[in-house]
Order: sequence, then structure tokens, then C-alpha cells
Amino acid sequence: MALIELSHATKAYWTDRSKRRARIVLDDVDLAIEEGEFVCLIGPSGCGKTVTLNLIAGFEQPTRGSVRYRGREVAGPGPERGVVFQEYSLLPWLTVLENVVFALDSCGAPRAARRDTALSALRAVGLAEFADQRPNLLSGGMKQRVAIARLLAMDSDVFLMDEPFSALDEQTRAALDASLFHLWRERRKTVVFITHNISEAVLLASRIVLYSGTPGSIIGQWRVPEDLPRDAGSPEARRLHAEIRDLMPASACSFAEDA
Ligand SMILES: Nc1ncnc2c1ncn2[C@@H]1O[C@H](COP(=O)(O)OP(=O)(O)OP(=O)(O)O)[C@@H](O)[C@H]1O
Repeated sequence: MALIELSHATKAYWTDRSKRRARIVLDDVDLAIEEGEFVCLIGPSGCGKTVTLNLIAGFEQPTRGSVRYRGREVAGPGPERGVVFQEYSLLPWLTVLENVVFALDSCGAPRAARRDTALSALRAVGLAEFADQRPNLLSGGMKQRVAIARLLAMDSDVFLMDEPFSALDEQTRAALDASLFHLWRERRKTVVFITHNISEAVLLASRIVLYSGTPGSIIGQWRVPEDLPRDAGSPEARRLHAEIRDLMPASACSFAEDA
């Protein structure tokens, strides 16, 4: 059984108040994700990547079809499926450590161990010495490291990451990509990672899933060998990059309507 299974997952939103017309934004998506995979979702803007992630996170339910986690229908969010958003989502009035402890509070982790668990997660992302700082003193990259530390502390099985590094400068993004890849190899968490950037997907993924324009559906998948040289200049990485680029739709342009 796959860890996460989308079966004919379709999502439509009403386009009028009388709820007579709806727009399909995700169309009949079948996607099975095994434990330990690093799956990058890639595709043009508006093709339903975030909607897919929201379905897995349990923030939304499919209009048709199903989304299962460990064989059970996803009915809502849960700490086993942690999310890192593109926007920094730290509470500014809490310290870095308190932000991580807060996540543990809200998922009911054993009280006595919360501080130690939070500190050890901060250590894993290289931020233990910033534990007592407020988030406004951190750079964007450091804030995203704290967001990753929250998921490590909660021991989430799945990391759902929606363009987590896209607001960062190139150098910081490369450094965070490298740390995330290292963390994934070490801990074998299951990662579902949205990106617009083919190079980022080639450097990180164990599988790349390409979406069409609106309504989003899957038009290509590539397994990336574990031993692929994770270097944008390698012939293997360049070949894969070119293959994906050639199939990448230019933009999301057509709307489908449901009566
Ligand atoms: N709550 C909502 N109500 C109505 N339409 C929505 C809602 N959420 C998403 N959509 C629409 O669904 C489509 C897919 O959105 P989604 O955010 O998943 O795209 P995306 O592939 O993540 O795009 P981007 O790469 O630009 O973030 C878009 O056309 C969006 O406007």
C-alpha cells in the first residue's frame, strides 16, 4: 500500500454565488507516493500543485475521487503531514525555540520532553544558537529552517513543502536545497515539494511529476536514480532537465467548466 494515494482526485470550485457553475482546477489525478520518496511537483502557474498539496494536507477535500494516507481517507490536517509554506509562518511574538515548542503543544507531544525535542530539531537545522532570538532577527532562509525544524520536532512522516525557498536569493536557496537533500537522505522522510524550477527538481527529487495547465492533470513522471550526480552541470542532470523542459506547458490557459 502506498503511503499517500490520490485516486481520480478532482477538485472544482464554484464560480458563481448560486453554485450552478464550477471550474475544474484539478482533473482526475492518480498519484501514489511511497514512504521515503522525494516527489517534486512541477508545472505552470495555476495548474493545481498547491491544490494537490492542500488535499494531501487535509486542508481541503476532493470534489470527486479520493485522497488516502496509509489507506485511510484524509479527513483533515494532522501532525504526521507537516506543511512548510512559501510565506514565513512563524509567530513573531515567540522566540525561535518557543515557535517549535508551540507546534509540539498543538500536536499534544509529551510535555516534559518538548523543550529538548525542540532544541534537538533546531540543532539538526543548524539553529540551536538562535533558539532565544525573535523571528524578526532571522533571515528568510533561517525562518524556513525553523519551519523545517518544527516538522522534525513533530516527527512528521510527510513534509509537504509549497515552494518553500522560492522567496530566497539564489545562494540561500541552493544552501537550503542542499541541507534539505542531506536531511532527506539521513532521515528518509517522505517529501512532496512544489517548485517552478526544473533545476531544483532535478537536484532534489527521487521522482518528478509534471502537471499540465488548467485544469491540472499529470502529463509526465520521471524517476530520478539515487546515484544521479546532483550537479546541474552533469550530462545526466542536463539530459533530464531538457526532457522535462521540452514537455513543460507554456502556461495555464484553458478553463474547464462543470455544469
Ligand atoms: N479556494 C479557491 N477557490 C477558487 N479557486 C481556487 C481556490 N484555490 C485555488 N483555486 C484555483 O485553482 C487553480 C489552481 O491553483 P493552485 O494554487 O493549485 O495552482 P499552482 O499550480 O499551485 O500555481 P502557482 O504555481 O502559481 O502557485 C488556480 O486557477 C486557482 O485560482
